[in-house]
Amino acid sequence: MSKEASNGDHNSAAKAPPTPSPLRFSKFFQSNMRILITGGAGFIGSHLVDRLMENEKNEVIVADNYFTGSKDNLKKWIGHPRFELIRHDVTEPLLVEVDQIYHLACPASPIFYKYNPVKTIKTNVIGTLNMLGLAKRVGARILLTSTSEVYGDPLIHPQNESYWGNVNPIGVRSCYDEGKRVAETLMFDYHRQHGIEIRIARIFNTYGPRMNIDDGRVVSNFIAQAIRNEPLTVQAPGTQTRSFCYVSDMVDGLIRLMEGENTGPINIGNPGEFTMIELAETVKELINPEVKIISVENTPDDPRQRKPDITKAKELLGWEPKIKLRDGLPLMEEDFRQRLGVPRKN
Ligand SMILES: NC(=O)c1ccc[n+]([C@@H]2O[C@H](COP(=O)([O-])OP(=O)(O)OC[C@H]3O[C@@H](n4cnc5c(N)ncnc54)[C@H](O)[C@@H]3O)[C@@H](O)[C@H]2O)c1
Ligand SMILES: O=c1ccn([C@@H]2O[C@H](COP(=O)(O)OP(=O)(O)O[C@H]3OC[C@@H](O)[C@H](O)[C@H]3O)[C@@H](O)[C@H]2O)c(=O)[nH]1
Repeated sequence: MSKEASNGDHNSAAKAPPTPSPLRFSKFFQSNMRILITGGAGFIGSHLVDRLMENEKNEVIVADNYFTGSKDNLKKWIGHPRFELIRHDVTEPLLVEVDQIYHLACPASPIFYKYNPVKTIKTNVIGTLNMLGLAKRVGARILLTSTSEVYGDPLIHPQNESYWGNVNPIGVRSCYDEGKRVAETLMFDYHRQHGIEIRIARIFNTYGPRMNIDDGRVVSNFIAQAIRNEPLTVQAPGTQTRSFCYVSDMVDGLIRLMEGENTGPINIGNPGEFTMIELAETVKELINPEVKIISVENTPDDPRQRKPDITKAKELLGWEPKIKLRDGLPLMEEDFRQRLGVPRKN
């Protein structure tokens, strides 16, 4: 039987997980951990690759369709004997022999996930089914990167994992938030029905170097705008809040969750909460005191507040974020300046 504990009132696995590869128990081979990262060419995925490749026992395989990701994010690993990059869409089955699966593949920025909503749902539902099927066949442990968006426009604050959320099932964001909710359901059904070892992270807004410059999310928008001396576009009313986690903290949390004994879901995010006006003012102060801040129209169903309760992450994973927003923003500025070719004026 799996020793893993579920989180809260979920039923633990009734069945033992499928048998892992004999290689894991071989006395004669270096029993490397083979790790698949779907969406590994994206923002969080490529930082996760960097961290996992630091361990010489890990072999890393990335499967990505490059919709929002890029080979450029992985260029330092291409050609490395422990690294493999596959152009693959997770809506199609994938046959690889692996011990762990970090399943990240899914566009994360609202402008990209709304661009082709049917494809976003297919990625979340069929993509997750395919990865669970793979986990079942090879006996791999699988981690899903779910999202704070499963809480929708939350009616409790801060959000803890036992909150079921307030999601519009027919809105323009539903392809993503309902898609992730179904993905979580599939994870738990495979766990209960087939004994698959699962892990679910509910990620809150994450930022850092390598975000697409035209990604459309708020931190990357404000930093690019400040560097280009364009007005910072605060979407009305500007009093809506978010909590921003630096990417190295996020990767640390994801690895702890994968290596630990709890299925989750577990919130991983930074509880520091800011209104979008406060974020714009902080970016202005740190990056370009001359820049203007303007109010622009918002999009439908924008959640009004968001802040993680990370009690479970602290207790069960021994994890909490280390990097404050004021320290993380300049690290991201450096990367954006280099890519935009705009050095800082002294
Ligand atoms: N960054 C955040 O604030 C945040 C918050 C909550 C959850 N998440 C989740 O974390 C994961 C990574 O997010 P990110 O910020 O790195 O986004 P990202 O857009 O940079 O990365 C997503 C990656 O998935 C790939 N992809 C998309 N659809 C695919 C498909 N059908 N098949 C194969 N690959 C596909 C993209 O090309 C990209 O490389 C996503 O699952 C996202 O939902 C992110
Ligand atoms: O230029 C901008 C962009 C965005 N915003 C505002 O900033 C806030 C955050 O918007 P973002 O697009 O960065 O991200 P959201 O919080 O809406 O969604 C994100 O949250 C959780 C993840 O799963 C996803 O990565 C993403 O969907 C929203 O209130 C939005 O209205 C601006 O004020 N100006």
